[in-house]
Amino acid sequence: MKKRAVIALGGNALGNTLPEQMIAVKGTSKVIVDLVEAGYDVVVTHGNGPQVGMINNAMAALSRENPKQPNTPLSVCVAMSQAYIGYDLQNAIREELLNRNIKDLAVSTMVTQVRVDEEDPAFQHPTKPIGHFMTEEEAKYAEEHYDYKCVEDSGRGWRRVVASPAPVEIVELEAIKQLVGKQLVICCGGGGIPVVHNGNHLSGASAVIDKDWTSSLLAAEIDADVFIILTAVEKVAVNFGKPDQQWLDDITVEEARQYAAEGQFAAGSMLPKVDAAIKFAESKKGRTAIITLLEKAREGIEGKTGTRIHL
Ligand SMILES: Nc1ncnc2c1ncn2[C@@H]1O[C@H](COP(=O)(O)OP(=O)(O)O)[C@@H](O)[C@H]1O
Ligand SMILES: NC(=O)OP(=O)(O)O
Repeated sequence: MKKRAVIALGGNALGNTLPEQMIAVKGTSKVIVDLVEAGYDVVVTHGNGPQVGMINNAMAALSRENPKQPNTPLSVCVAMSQAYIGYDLQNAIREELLNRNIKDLAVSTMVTQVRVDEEDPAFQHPTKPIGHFMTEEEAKYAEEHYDYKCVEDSGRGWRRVVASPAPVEIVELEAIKQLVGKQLVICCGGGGIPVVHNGNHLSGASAVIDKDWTSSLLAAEIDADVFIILTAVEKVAVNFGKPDQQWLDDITVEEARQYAAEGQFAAGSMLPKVDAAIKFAESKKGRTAIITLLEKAREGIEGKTGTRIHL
């Protein structure tokens, strides 16, 4: 049986704007097809922070201009972001497969709902940055006029934050399982469309789920061998950005937990990745999580670089 890899794509795999995304996915698709050539059944997940913010702003502006057009719920904006990002990725991966003469692998995007707990305290404490970066002045204006909550994001500027509850269940899991191994599946985009039970109906929740958390859950549920989080750094570091910074190559779940408890990983960026990696790695012996640079995915899976986390 072929090995199975779940690849979670970070912001640098997609860019921040429509033109940037169109260019970025070309490079990203090369990385993905490299893993197909390395012999893996590949499942792709991705973030949506910049995209869901852009869509939500556009829809809000539309309803401000036309009061007959009610505002679009954030859950619907997540659904729109899955389709838009899936479209660009499908197109670029298909092209890359054909360029390498791989003609028997179909690519599809699964619109994915993810159930969250409506009592999750995260609904009362928005933490997930979405949309574009703002100056402090712009952020204050948005808070006053659009009822946004904004925070300063790791020295990079101000961003709107929304609730980010934990994923409980991937609603389309069975459908995804039926496709894995037969197709290259893109799913759980933007952490999934957040939904809560309403009888047999699933109602959208106003939130954006962390894609690394949902990807970890997916990787465990589909019995992946490897979970790769692709981001903008080649390895995870302790004392990150300090003179005594030290890159981590191979660490156990226990060591990763210890570093996290010491506060080595920034909340909102590296901490959710390490937590998601731990959760996957500890779910079964033999499962490895890797955090590395987008461009180094193949070397990462071959054990040549990246930070590897295992039991
Ligand atoms: N301890 C750490 N080791 C490595 N990178 C870290 C660490 N703490 C924070 N970071 C930052 O986290 C970033 C990755 O988080 P983020 O930009 O949110 O990811 P993505 O958009 O790729 O999902 C890295 O590019 C790096 O700047
Ligand atoms: N949904 C999500 O985690 O998106 P980002 O990775 O872009 O923050």
